[in-house]
Amino acid sequence: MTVLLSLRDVWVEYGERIVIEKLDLDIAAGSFVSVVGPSGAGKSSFLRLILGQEAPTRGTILLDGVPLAPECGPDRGVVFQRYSVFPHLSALRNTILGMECAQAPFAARLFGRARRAAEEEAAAMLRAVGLGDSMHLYPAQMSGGMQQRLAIAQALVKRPRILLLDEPFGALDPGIRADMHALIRSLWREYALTIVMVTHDIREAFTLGTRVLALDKRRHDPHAPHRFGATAVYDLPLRDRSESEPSSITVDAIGNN
Ligand SMILES: Nc1ncnc2c1ncn2[C@@H]1O[C@H](COP(=O)(O)OP(=O)(O)OP(=O)(O)O)[C@@H](O)[C@H]1O
Repeated sequence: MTVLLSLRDVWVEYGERIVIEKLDLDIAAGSFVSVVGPSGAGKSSFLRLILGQEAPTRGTILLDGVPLAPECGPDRGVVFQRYSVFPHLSALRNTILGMECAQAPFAARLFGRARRAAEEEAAAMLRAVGLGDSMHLYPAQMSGGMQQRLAIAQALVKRPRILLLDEPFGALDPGIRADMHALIRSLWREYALTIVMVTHDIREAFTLGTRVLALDKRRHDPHAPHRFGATAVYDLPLRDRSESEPSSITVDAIGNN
């Protein structure tokens, strides 16, 4: 396996409060890692670490063997549960903006040939996420599922190597979620992505992931609940990237919250 991301003895602390402790992990290129755990276990903090929004208080994070840049680079894209698209821009403009910010960080605007190329690429990405007929709609004219498709297009148009998903389908109806699962699996394959997805839905974690990581505290001190942080209490490899269909691993035995 080719290791894309390595976390070595990583800690996140806020003053006396330890949120993540002693996290040692390798994430393989091309894997789809589902991250589960109780509320407050530090799942979003874990994503923020990989995104570069937050630095570990101790330990190191390596991307391709090189310490992670402290700011969020175009190699990492993110989609949150709540729609992160701009309401005053059409789907096409929202998607082009993702590229403008990556390619022209100061002006956030492209001109001439670069702009036409960006428009074509954004349109192709919108078609890839199923919004080919909705490019000129504004977010308020779109359903929740369509807005999440747009958020995915906005993240992917920058061609990230790692896509971070923070409960991306949590606010969607079950039928729409199933469509989004199919979409994300096909994008994962087509764009050779490495995905790290936080979810509260155990079934979703097992359906989509090639690996399921459970973050939780190993130790509790009832008199000082902040004394111990969460770490990887379970790390389950499920299937190889090449295996096309999810295995029927005993999701029912584990339960579905
Ligand atoms: N800036 C901060 N200062 C102090 N504590 C913080 C800060 N950010 C997060 N925390 C604490 O870190 C812990 C982990 O938060 P985080 O949001 O990562 O958990 P989570 O597992 O994603 O939770 P949820 O499933 O409810 O979204 C929480 O107890 C939270 O209060």
